[in-house]
Amino acid sequence: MSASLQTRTAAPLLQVDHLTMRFGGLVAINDLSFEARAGDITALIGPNGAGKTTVFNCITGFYKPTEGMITLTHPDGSSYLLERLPDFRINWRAKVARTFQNIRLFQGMTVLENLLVAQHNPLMIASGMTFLGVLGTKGYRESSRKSIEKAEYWLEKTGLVERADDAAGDLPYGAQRRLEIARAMCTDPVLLCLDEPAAGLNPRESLELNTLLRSIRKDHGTAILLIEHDMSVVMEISDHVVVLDYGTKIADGTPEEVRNDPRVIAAYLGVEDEEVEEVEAEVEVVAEQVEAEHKA
Ligand SMILES: Nc1ncnc2c1ncn2[C@@H]1O[C@H](COP(=O)(O)OP(=O)(O)OP(=O)(O)O)[C@@H](O)[C@H]1O
Repeated sequence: MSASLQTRTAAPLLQVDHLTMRFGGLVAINDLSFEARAGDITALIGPNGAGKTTVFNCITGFYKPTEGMITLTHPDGSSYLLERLPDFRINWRAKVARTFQNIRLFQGMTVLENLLVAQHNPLMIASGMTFLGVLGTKGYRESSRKSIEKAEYWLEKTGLVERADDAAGDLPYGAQRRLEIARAMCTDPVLLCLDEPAAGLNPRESLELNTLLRSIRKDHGTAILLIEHDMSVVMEISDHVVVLDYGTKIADGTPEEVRNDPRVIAAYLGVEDEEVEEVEAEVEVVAEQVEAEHKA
């Protein structure tokens, strides 16, 4: 049994309650509720335009939801209502970090600088927000040393030590994706939101990504919320999958449960409601055939 399944009875880290997001007449998210648990990898999947990125934008403060509550409860019991916080506090206080569908690194800065900039907040606090503090205090020097150690740690974890002094924009695509994750992890998040981290990766890079995400879950206990179209990644590493279609939740369960759900299959195949029963019957027939083959 995975560590995450053992903690399934614990309180959820992230609780999304009746979330609705409208853009004028368009309902991008419709009364969505789901949970993400500490130490779990939760995948948010669905066809194009289903509302996945909009959910991320509501959780991370880029959008203020039209209705609903998003509660983040840290392991120490402190609780944050994310829909009421400005985005910088969601990152800095509530400890939620994210990456984007389109890579958003500081392309002209080196790889190391990208990781140090991410730790700007603790450094400024250590300086007492003064120039003298930056120049001389012991606290600032200590904090600065810790920032460099943390950057070194994530450079190693993501296989980027050799490229530390290169401009981020010069890295191959897969390495830039890893750097984005390293940069997010340098902010010590309790919840890491990844928007299509496997997009554009080759199969070897995709496997490396799986290893990295598993290690983040295991070694740091960071909960991961993942939008992903690559089903091999979703099925391989997720503990829990939430499926959206046209802004509405159509399935919520283990990867095995959602994989065989006729509504999910129908949504991905793009069939009409009345055809769902047909798909359901086909899924049952295939399942019976597989079972018969296993028995034979
Ligand atoms: N700022 C916005 N203004 C108006 N409509 C928006 C805005 N953001 C998203 N939408 C609409 O909301 C719907 C959901 O979009 P969203 O990007 O969340 O889907 P998605 O599931 O992430 O899609 P994809 O897999 O293609 O990235 C779409 O119809 C989109 O056009």
